[in-house]
Amino acid sequence: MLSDKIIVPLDVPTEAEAIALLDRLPQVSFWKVGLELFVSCGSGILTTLKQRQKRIFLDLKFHDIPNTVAGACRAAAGYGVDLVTIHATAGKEALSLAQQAAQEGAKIAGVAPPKLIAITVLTSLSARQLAFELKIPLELPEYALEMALLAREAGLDGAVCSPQEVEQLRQTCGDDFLLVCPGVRPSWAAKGDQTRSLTPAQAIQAGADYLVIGRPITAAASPEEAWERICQEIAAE
Ligand SMILES: O=c1ccn([C@@H]2O[C@H](COP(=O)(O)O)[C@@H](O)[C@H]2O)c(=O)[nH]1
Repeated sequence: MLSDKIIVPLDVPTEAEAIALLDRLPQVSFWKVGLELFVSCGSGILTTLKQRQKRIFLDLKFHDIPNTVAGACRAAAGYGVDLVTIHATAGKEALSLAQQAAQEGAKIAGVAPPKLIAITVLTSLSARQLAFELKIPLELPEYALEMALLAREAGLDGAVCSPQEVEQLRQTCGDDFLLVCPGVRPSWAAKGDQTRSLTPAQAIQAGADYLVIGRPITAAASPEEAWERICQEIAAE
């Protein structure tokens, strides 16, 4: 089902608000737990999601020295989640050790290992910021591709990229490399802090495996209607 390709982030500050969203949108099969909720409430929400047989994207975007990210990925894998993120800019050694540690953590916990995916370039960053604030001398699409290739060389399962880069990453990294796209915006939704967006239908056509769509659904007057509208728009293409 195309709707299973949509991951909805639980970007709320309390467990009660997260559970209210789960109750309101039982049709959503894949949820994302990110920094705000995990730092506020801890891992209890992961248990709740598993009890409801939901798939889980644990998006904590690890970025540290190799030994530390490996330890974090070992622990994250133990929760039995489906996807875990690390920044590609942690470097090849960190990525490779993190991947090994995720496999070990899952084995120790007796759960299936998560797919470890690397953040290439945050979807909020513009080409201008990359060049003038971060002083990256490559064009943004080229840099995103280099980060994805680094992740692939290190043995990771995939990458997080904006929908505007996904076609090129798909062509170069192949069909087996998982590509997850946040920064997706229906034509009728506000972009907010996302600078490199496409619509859900465009992102899927360009080769995304999964779309992360948050505020257009969760901040809508009717999240149910927003979800339905997005599903219809994807199906119509
Ligand atoms: O490059 C990235 C990586 C992660 N995210 C996360 O996705 C969602 C997007 O939410 P919206 O409300 O649809 O903007 C959010 O949880 C981010 O932490 C991202 O946007 N870009």
